[in-house]
Amino acid sequence: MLITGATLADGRVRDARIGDDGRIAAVSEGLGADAGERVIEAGGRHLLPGAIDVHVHFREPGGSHKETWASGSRSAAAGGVTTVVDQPNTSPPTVDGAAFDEKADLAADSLVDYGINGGVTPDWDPESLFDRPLFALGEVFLADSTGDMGIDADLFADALDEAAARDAPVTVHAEDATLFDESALDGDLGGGGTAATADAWSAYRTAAAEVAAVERAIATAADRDAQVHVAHTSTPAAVDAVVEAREDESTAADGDGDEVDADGDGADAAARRVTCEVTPHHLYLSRERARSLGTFGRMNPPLRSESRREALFARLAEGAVDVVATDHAPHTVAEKREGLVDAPSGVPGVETLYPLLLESARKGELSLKRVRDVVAANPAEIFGLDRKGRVAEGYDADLVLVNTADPREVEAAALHSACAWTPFEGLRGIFPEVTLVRGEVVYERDPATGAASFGDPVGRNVREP
Ligand SMILES: NC(=O)N[C@@H](CC(=O)O)C(=O)O
Ligand SMILES: [Zn+2]
Ligand SMILES: [Zn+2]
Repeated sequence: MLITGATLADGRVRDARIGDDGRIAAVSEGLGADAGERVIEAGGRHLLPGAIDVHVHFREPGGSHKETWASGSRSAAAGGVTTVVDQPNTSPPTVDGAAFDEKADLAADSLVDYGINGGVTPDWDPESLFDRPLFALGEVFLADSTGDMGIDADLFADALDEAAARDAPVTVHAEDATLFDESALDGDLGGGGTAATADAWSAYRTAAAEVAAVERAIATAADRDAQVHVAHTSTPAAVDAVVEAREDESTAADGDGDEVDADGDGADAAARRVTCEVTPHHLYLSRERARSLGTFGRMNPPLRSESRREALFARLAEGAVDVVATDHAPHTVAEKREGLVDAPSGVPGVETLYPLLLESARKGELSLKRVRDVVAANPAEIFGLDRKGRVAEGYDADLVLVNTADPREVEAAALHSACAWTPFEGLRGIFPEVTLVRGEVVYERDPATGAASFGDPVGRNVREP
């Protein structure tokens, strides 16, 4: 296949050839079509690396009424996400080899490439788990969230030891439940759909609880020389804690302190031992903005104040945030309508990740290169996906074509998650027209009619050779 006249994230206009092996064979000017080759004329459109969403909950096994590998991966493909990493709080939880195998069988339905993370509970089995093609350990829950997999400090330290011994990264859900403010849940919260309920959850799971847990996770990992990736950091102070730890480490490692290049799109290995991820909901929603969401705005960690949201966004724009990943956590509308205490935590987001960020780029709030780095190049580098995350010769042809001048309203009815709602309704996003996974078209949308079609489930485990 030949893609002609596409604009890359850095503004260069190039042709791209995809080989029969599903890799990018060339990115160059003036490539002519071979006889019989499919040609996509991409003039006026951007060619970007498919996003690598290192934090999704596709709910199988055990929760297929919320999402399946088929529905979740369609949602991913339609949003330009070409690799997803599934988290272990399924039923059964992915804490041993047998549970891994059960999930791996289901993941064969995936349209996009995937990784499967392993979780930690008191009865986890590291031997059989690490015997499988595991993506990473995590998310390791330092407090209960959906699935009630919160663990204590000793078990967390053991888990870091097991991971460090095998050079596996560890993704951490960092909140300290001893610092939650129980009094915020007292009194009349007025049922599930009101402003008071959304706000109460934010008041309950305090910012201080996150910052303390992030600091403890970083310190425990540093003691053991483990690689730690902090999931869904929701406060600017938590991002700052990660940045400081990284600066300490890389100064210790090479002493010259200039490990990040001017562009921010390359960093040495020492600088990637402690990393952080931010979600679209913490970047685009806040306590003030989400009042009408009620329990649909309940997630862990919760939404923060508008001023913290702005500060978090500023850190993304300036390069302090390593990764934007979605924590795509679908629950049904009926489940989310239960009262504040009973409604499950979590919001969907895999389909709106790239669109929301691309709209920010269109508006000049972020550079397109920053967007590319936080959704593709950085996650690939942090998690050691050598063939993914870049539009360059030799890389997997995981690609997205978008018209970056064509924003549209986010509408739940047009999205593909089985949960059938979005917290981003009414915001604007720039949605892909074509998504390729290793050269196969998995999603195509006619920009004129809006008609969408999906390809076959070609997804593979990215840890398998
Ligand atoms: N973020 C959430 O509020 N929920 C997630 C679990 C998690 O990531 O903590 C879920 O699986 O529902
Ligand atoms: Zn979490
Ligand atoms: Zn999660």
